[in-house]
Amino acid sequence: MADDIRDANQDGQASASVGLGLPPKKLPKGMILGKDGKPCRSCNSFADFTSQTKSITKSATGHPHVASGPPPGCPPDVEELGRSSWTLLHSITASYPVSPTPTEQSQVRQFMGLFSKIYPCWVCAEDFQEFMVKNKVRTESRDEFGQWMCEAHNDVNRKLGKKEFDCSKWEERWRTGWKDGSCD
Ligand SMILES: Cc1cc2nc3c(=O)[nH]c(=O)nc-3n(C[C@H](O)[C@H](O)[C@H](O)COP(=O)(O)OP(=O)(O)OC[C@H]3O[C@@H](n4cnc5c(N)ncnc54)[C@H](O)[C@@H]3O)c2cc1C
Repeated sequence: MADDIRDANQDGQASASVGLGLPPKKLPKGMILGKDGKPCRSCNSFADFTSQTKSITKSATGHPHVASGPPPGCPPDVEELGRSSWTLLHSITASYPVSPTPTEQSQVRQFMGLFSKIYPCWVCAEDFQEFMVKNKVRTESRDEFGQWMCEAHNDVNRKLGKKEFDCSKWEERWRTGWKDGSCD
């Protein structure tokens, strides 16, 4: 069961090789395992995923610093995947019709349902599915869909202790560009 995998390493003693007959390997506290029992790249930050020695690199001044994300050309961590995914999701709301047909509404509901099931960070996906059960996706218009997506994103922002976004500004951020002309 998913919770067993998520909770298995809360004391930092969990093993990536549980159930595989391999010697236990101590994982950093909070490391999330994939459903295959191995550390999950897309569920953890790059810093958590790699060992300290691997993620420490020399800066231009020669001082070591901890890399903030995966090197270019490497598989995404939870943050890079999240940023790219939100860009796609909000951009979909931005190009959604002002007055969608019943077919367009149905397609977008299907897409969101499938997206929430196949999102590669499985712990994120489970919480997102839960959000979608409590907050049915609103597809009646571009603005409703854009607002709903903004609220969904804010739900994750709250969970991660991030600042909430002002949803009255979703269209400026993702469709028209800011009123001050900084995107023109
Ligand atoms: C469905 C989903 C679920 C996720 N669940 C988790 C999780 O459980 N745990 C985890 O660690 N990470 C999760 N993430 C990733 C997380 O949301 C962030 O993407 C990641 O932490 C990187 O954050 P960021 O600060 O770079 O900006 P992001 O949150 O990725 O936001 C990108 C940009 O979107 C804009 N923005 C911010 N909030 C809103 C909003 N409410 N509406 C419109 N625009 C907005 C801002 O301009 C921001 O710079 C999830 C991502 C997705 C797509």
